[in-house]
Amino acid sequence: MSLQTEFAPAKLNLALHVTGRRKDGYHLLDSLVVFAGIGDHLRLQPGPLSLTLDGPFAAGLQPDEDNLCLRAARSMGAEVAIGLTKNLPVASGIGGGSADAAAVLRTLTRMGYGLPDNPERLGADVPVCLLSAPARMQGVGEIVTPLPAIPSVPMVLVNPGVAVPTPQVFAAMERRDNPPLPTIPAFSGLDDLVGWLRGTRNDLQPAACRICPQIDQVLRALQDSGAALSRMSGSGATCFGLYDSADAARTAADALSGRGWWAVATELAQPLRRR
Ligand SMILES: C[C@](O)(CO)[C@H](O)COP(=O)(O)OP(=O)(O)OC[C@H]1O[C@@H](n2ccc(N)nc2=O)[C@H](O)[C@@H]1O
Ligand SMILES: Nc1ncnc2c1ncn2[C@@H]1O[C@H](COP(=O)(O)OP(=O)(O)OP(=O)(O)O)[C@@H](O)[C@H]1O
Repeated sequence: MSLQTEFAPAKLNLALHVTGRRKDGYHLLDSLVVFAGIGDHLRLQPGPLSLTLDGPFAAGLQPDEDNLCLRAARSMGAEVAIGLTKNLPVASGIGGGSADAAAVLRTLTRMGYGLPDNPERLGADVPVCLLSAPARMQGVGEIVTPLPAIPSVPMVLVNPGVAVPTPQVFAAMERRDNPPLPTIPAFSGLDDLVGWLRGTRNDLQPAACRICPQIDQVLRALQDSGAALSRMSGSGATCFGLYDSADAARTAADALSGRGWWAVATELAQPLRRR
């Protein structure tokens, strides 16, 4: 089979409630997850298992055996040469590693390797990233319920350039028994989406802000740039802002890049497509 390409879109937790903790220490989550128009790019072709990296954030990763792309391929017993263009900042709350692993698994299924068993073992976000479409994520990440399409809302992603380790953020939480998400309706546009989101939270945000005070600065800057809503994704440090026009999002991203942060204008809930 010839070269296969796959897009690994950034994952965004528009809302993330932490509702409990299992005996093994993993936390119970209730999250509205969507995907962005920006992401990593994967190339796979038959050959001895290998990984080559390029792209703006390649330097933050080693092509070693722990890389989630290689772990995903090994979990399927696949012999493939993988090329990864790393466009997403590493350890930044937008699921980069999980998105890459899921993209490898999707491609291997297309190449005839069958369906993966227990993909959550590779990472809590891998099941939802396999879908890469709007979903409610529950359990520790293994329960994924697809949702109706969400209108494509202009969005800016901002990362202050500080890697925030996910376990440290969970450990720094003050409350682990928060209420679940309210019922998720079908959204018709920015206004009703933002209205619903205002009744929700990212329960990891206060802990992440204590560990990485730059997150507060990013959230304030997004709000000042005209975002209808700004919030942190996952365990941080990447934050998103939602805007009423693509022009407003582009202007905000330009201004925020000027502060030395990674800032990109994109859009929310694009259907998964290869590019
Ligand atoms: C916070 C989220 O980004 C929300 O989407 C994800 O749940 C994290 O997903 P991930 O990065 O794929 O996480 P994993 O690599 O599976 O786990 C990293 C660490 O986060 C903590 N962790 C993760 C998921 C979960 N439900 N409870 C946890 O307590 C554990 O300490 C775990 O060792
Ligand atoms: N292909 C990969 N891309 C990114 N990180 C990877 C990859 N493979 C292994 N890792 C490791 O996984 C860890 C988490 O990286 P990742 O970018 O997935 O975090 P994250 O964006 O915080 O994820 P999440 O939103 O799922 O918590 C990093 O410490 C990184 O070294």
